[in-house]
Amino acid sequence: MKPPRSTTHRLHTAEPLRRTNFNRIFAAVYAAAVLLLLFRHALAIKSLLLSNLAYGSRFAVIFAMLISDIVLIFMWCTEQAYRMRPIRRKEFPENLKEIVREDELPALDVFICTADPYKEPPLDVANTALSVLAYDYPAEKLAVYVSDDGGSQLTLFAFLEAAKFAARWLPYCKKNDVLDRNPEAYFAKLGHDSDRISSEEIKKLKTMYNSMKLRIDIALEKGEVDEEFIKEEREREAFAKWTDDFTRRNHPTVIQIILNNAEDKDIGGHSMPNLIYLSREKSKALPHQFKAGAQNALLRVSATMTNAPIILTLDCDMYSNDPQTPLRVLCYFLGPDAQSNVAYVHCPQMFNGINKTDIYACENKFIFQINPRGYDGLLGPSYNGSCCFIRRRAFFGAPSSLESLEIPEIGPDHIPNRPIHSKEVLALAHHISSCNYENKTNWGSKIGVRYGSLVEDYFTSFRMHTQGWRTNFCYPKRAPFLGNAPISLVGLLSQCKRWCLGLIEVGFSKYSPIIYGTPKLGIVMALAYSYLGFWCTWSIPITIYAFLPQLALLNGVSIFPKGCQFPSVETHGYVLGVSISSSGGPTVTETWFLLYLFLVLGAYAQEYLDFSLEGGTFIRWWNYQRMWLIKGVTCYSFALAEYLLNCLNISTQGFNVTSKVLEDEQSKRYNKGIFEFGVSSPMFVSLTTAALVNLVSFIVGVVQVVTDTGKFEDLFMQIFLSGFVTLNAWPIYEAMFFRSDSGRIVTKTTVVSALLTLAFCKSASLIFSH
Ligand SMILES: O=c1ccn([C@@H]2O[C@H](COP(=O)(O)OP(=O)(O)O[C@H]3O[C@H](CO)[C@@H](O)[C@H](O)[C@H]3O)[C@@H](O)[C@H]2O)c(=O)[nH]1
Ligand SMILES: [Mn+2]
Repeated sequence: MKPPRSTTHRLHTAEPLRRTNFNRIFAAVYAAAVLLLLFRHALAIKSLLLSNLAYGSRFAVIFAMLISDIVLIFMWCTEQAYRMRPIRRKEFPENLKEIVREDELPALDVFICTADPYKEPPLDVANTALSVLAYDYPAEKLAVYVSDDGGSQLTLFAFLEAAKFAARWLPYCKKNDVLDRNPEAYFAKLGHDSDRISSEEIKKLKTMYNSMKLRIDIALEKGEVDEEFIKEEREREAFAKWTDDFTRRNHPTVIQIILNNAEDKDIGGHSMPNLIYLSREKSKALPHQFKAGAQNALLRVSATMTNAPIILTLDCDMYSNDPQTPLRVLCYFLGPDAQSNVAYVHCPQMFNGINKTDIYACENKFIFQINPRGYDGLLGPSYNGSCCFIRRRAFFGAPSSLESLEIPEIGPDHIPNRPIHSKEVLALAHHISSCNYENKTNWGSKIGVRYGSLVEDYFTSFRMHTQGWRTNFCYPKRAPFLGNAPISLVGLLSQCKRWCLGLIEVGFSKYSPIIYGTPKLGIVMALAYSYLGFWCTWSIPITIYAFLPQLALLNGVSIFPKGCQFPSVETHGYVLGVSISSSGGPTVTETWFLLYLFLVLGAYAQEYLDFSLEGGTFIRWWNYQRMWLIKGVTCYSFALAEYLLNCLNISTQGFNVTSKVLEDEQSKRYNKGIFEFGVSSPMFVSLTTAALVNLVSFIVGVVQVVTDTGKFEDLFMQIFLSGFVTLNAWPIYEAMFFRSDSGRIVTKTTVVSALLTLAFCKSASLIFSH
């Protein structure tokens, strides 16, 4: 007898990670240690109050250390949310065909955003589109929409070229079951495989690809599209929109149907998916809400044309690495186990082009790979803006209540029944992408991608979760998408600063994850959202720990419990630096030392465990923790400061698009694992100052204990700390003093930070002498 269909044809499963129980027990033990730490702080405050020094430097030190430990404890609590119920899901796309016929598959709209042809090379954007146009998915159900916030004819030109190439590329990929459907990635992998390169078909394709690349490059260099490249009348009409007064900040809407499924065929006579270019209207006088605004325009325009129930959002710096991904993801949207309240299925953002040791930790393993598993066992991962398959309906209100819309044709239930290039459709599409269309509507507040934060993705998913939506994480063996991470230090830090600023905007808004989130999501999920929301507060403990103990050390002031005794001192029974007192147990100060040891090693070790179980190497983890320290004194701090200035209306930051281009020399250095500074940035000043203060205090500390061995025990932890930072900061000293290439730290930065270091040391000696 045949077993019931639903059990044999499971489309997905979920199982808890094996380390869950360990995580929970460890969290309990660690929590006890945290309480002890607070007790120690209480004791310190008590003894201070009993003494008469309440307002001296000791007060400042005790207070600062208390604040930093409170923030550390808070961040530790939020992080535990990811460790309480991590799960691993599995999909069985091979079972899908047992459940739905191909003609029953839902339509899929893909949104690709780009914003600047000089930071986001049009060829790469076009390759992103090619990689998804070539999905193993029925062409009549697939539409790719490109939003160009750069309003650039160069980008449009690249797409027109890509569409021509697609007519060959798509059938080639499908016939040969190609996995890498981004042509650039495909040809790069082909490399020097002489057998395959000599195949006539590949030769032809490659020549065609190269000549397309050349034309796009020529246009990019000239800054405009040459007449000779414009072959068809409708292309000429499109480019005619770039009149003299057309600028990226001020221009009318441009919509170009580049491929029309109903008409365009590939060289094998099969129809091709739709490909539509949109550059929404811009006016200098009106806010355009950056990527969030672009996505909302895409939501409306696509609704009038294809209105697919599932939308894939992709940044132009990511591309499909697996043509089967849509089918895999549908395992969550279709079949007997599908839940109608799943808003989206998120795939991890993964990157290529990262150097072997990932010196800048730009892989962001915790954010994109590890933490989402933790979220997934709760209500589901937060949205990272790209590589995400979203149910269109989720943009239009809670699962059970649909928000009303100003025009029914843009709602999720509307069935488009006119040809996409019909006059009516195009007229409506132009109307709804005008820059004041959203005035007095619910777009950005209750509908669509939400406005009000520089991290529209995080904010939008938070709002969706609080409305009752759930989300899933889909992380198969083969990366579904690959992309570029910023691989220049300043680029990475600026990106991180933008994220932090956006996150803290939500953290302290009326939608704060803790206050607004807890009643709606439960405390654990609210904590998970808070980790990111308050991400930049890491800066408080990191900055304090990067300066205060070191400045105290310079003055021979001890601020931590006693540590090891100096080895030359004659005592017996030292185990791991802990002296055994005559009664046999550790003494009180040494117990506190053990507590610190446990707290620090415990946190580091658990983090390393999570990292390595997700496939990370030791050296990558080392670099990750280094970047955490670096970010602490740079982007986290600057974001927090900027947020405070914003609150006082002093400064406002926009969405600075990260550059995806790198000079040759820079690339070479990056691939060798050499840090890239080169430009001057205020963030580099704080970074180099921290590095110098630690170096100086480490040297002075060592000199102090060598000359007076009795001090070793008192100052051990501070010497260890500054030594640890000095070790981490090695590439910074190199870039300041030993390098002559153009990626070194500019002299101005070195001089300023040396002066600042001097000033800090001088003021510290004044303060600590009181
Ligand atoms: O005014 C703008 C600015 C940006 N973008 C696009 O937004 C995407 C992300 O920009 P990028 O400079 O690459 O920023 P990242 O920091 O790398 O982006 C991360 O962070 C963003 C904000 O949280 C998310 O939207 C992204 O999906 C996520 O990858 C790119 O495709 C841009 O073209 C626009 O369309 N319009
Ligand atoms: Mn990006």
